[in-house]
Amino acid sequence: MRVLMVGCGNMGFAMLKAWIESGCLSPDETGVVEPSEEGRARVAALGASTFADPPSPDDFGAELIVLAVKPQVMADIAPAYRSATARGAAVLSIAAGLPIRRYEEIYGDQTPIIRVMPNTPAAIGEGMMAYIANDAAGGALIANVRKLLETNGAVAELEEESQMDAVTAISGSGPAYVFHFIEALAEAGEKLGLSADLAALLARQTALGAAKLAADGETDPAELRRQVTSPNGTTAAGLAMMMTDDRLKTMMAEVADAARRRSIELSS
Ligand SMILES: NC(=O)c1ccc[n+]([C@@H]2O[C@H](COP(=O)([O-])OP(=O)(O)OC[C@H]3O[C@@H](n4cnc5c(N)ncnc54)[C@H](O)[C@@H]3O)[C@@H](O)[C@H]2O)c1
Ligand code: PRO
Repeated sequence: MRVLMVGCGNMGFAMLKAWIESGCLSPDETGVVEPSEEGRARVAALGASTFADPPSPDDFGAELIVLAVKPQVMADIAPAYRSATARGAAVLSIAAGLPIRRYEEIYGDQTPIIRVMPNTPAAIGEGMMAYIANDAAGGALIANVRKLLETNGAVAELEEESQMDAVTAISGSGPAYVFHFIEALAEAGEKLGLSADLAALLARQTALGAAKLAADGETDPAELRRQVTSPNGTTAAGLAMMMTDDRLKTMMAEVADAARRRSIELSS
C-alpha cells in the first residue's frame, strides 16, 4: 500500500517509525508531506520520500493518505488531497476532535475514511490505537490499516464514533498524565532529600515496573496495589493521602472530563 503521510510531527513520526522499522511498510512506498526541514530530514533517514508541498497524484500515487496535522489547520490542508481520493485513495486521520463527517464533507462519503486515536508510545510498539471507519471503508482496507496499527501497539475497534472523545481523554492524552505523575513522584523524592538524578531514576523505574506488572490484565490493579500495602505500613500511610475521600479518583475524573470536553469543542 502506497502511504502518503501529511504532517509528520510528534504523533505522525511516532507511528511512521514503527510502520517502517517493523518492515510492515516499505520506505519505497512511503511519502511524507512536511513543511519543516528538520521534520523531513528525520523521515528521509528512515528512507521514505519527503515533500515540502503536496505531490501530485501522478508523482506519488497514494493509496492511503494519513492526515496527521493539527485539528485547527485540517480544514485548510486536507482539501489539497481531493485529487488523490478522487483516484481512489483512502483516508486515515489521527486528529483529535474532528469527526468522520468533516472528512466526508471534504472528500465525499464514498471515500473510505478511518479515524484513529493513537498515543505516543506507538513509537516503541506500546501505543493504544482505537479506530472507527465509515461505511465506505471495506474489509480489505481495514485489515491493511490494522496491520500497520498493530506495529504501534494494541488495537481496538470502537463500536460508535461518539466514544472517540472519551478515548481521546483517556488513552490519547493519557501518556501525558503518566509522565506528569513521574515528574511529580521524582519531585517528591527530591523534597525528601534525594538527589535529582536518583529521584528521577526511582520514579521512572517504579512507573515502568508497575506498568509491566499491570500490563497483562491477569491481576486486577487493585489487587496489585493490595500486594504492596502492608496493614498499617508505609504504603497505607501514603495511599491514605490519595484515597481518602477518593481524592485521586475525583481528580482523575475531572482531568478526563476536561480533556473530553476539549475534544468535543474541537469538533465544532
Ligand atoms: N501528540 C499526541 O500525543 C497525539 C495523540 C493523538 C492524536 N494526536 C493528533 O495528531 C495530530 C498531530 O499532532 P502532533 O502532536 O503530532 O502535532 P505536531 O505539531 O508535532 O505535528 C504536526 C505537523 O504538521 C506539520 N504541518 C503543518 N502544516 C502542514 C502542511 N500544510 N502540510 C503538511 N504538514 C504540515 C507541522 O510542521 C508538524 O510537523 C493532531 O491532529 C493531534 O490531535 C496527537
Ligand atoms: N494529544 C492531542 C491533544 O493534546 C490529542 C490527544 C493527545 O490535543
